[in-house]
Amino acid sequence: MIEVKDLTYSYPGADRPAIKDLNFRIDRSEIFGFLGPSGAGKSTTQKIITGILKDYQGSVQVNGQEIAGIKNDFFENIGVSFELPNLYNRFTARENLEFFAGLFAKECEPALELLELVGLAEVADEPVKNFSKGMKMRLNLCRAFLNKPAILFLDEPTSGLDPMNRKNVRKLIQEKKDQGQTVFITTHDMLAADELCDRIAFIVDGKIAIIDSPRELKLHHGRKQIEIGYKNNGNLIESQFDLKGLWSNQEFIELLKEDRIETIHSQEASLEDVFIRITGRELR
Ligand SMILES: Nc1ncnc2c1ncn2[C@@H]1O[C@H](COP(=O)(O)OP(=O)(O)OP(=O)(O)O)[C@@H](O)[C@H]1O
Repeated sequence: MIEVKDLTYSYPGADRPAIKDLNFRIDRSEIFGFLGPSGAGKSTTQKIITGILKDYQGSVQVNGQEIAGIKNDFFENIGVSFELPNLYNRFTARENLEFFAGLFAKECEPALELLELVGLAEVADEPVKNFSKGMKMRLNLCRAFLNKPAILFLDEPTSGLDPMNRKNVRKLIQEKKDQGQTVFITTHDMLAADELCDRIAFIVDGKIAIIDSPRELKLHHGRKQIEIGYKNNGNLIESQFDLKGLWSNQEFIELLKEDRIETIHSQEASLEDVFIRITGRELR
């Protein structure tokens, strides 16, 4: 669906490329995440794949078509939400969506139905200038969904949202995948990347460090241990045991038999741990 080969891009006048020799592919109905700290090159990559930045080196093909040669109909089938909402402040939420819907040749989703999905139906007729950052982000997401696109490009879709809306947005993105849409997400929200993405690319300083599923990343780079909590003479003790050979670990078996264990947690790494381990860098 999306095939990127040896992609390099330098902003005019920059002394080094913003992204260098990127290689990855994204399959149909896949949620693919670009996870990296600020300035890593996430937005630049997204802008190239969506046809905004040209003059790149290498190859970027969407459905077999090189992005440098795209025609206007390409934009009929993609939905893009930028990190900084691009909306008309004097228009209401509904007017914004109706205005953007008018730019497409195809039939779009009804504005009010989209606003309902993101919890903005009640403020559909309020001017956007009165909206908080989180409300603008949610309206921006509606804009990306508007033309029922085959591919969604979402830049930091959960940024600035409270936990409830963050959860709802994750659910909406998952639903889009279930309906067959392909989703390219750039984020430094690890929970969103972990929960949503089928595969994740770690990107630092314009280069991809690794691409794999969140599960594989955590399993291969985490500790294969469990941590148990149990009471001993009224005191809470926390102990770690290796998963390997756990079935024959006498100390663990005794605790099980005595029915003293209160909590058991597996100790796989978080994506943040894995990111730091692989790239030597923090995500923020
Ligand atoms: N318009 C521009 N002109 C010149 N350099 C730019 C421009 N936009 C981005 N850059 C530089 O390109 C590099 C990659 O930036 P990019 O915005 O792609 O990173 P990012 O990973 O999306 O960061 P963030 O998470 O902060 O959005 C950075 O060094 C940045 O300073």
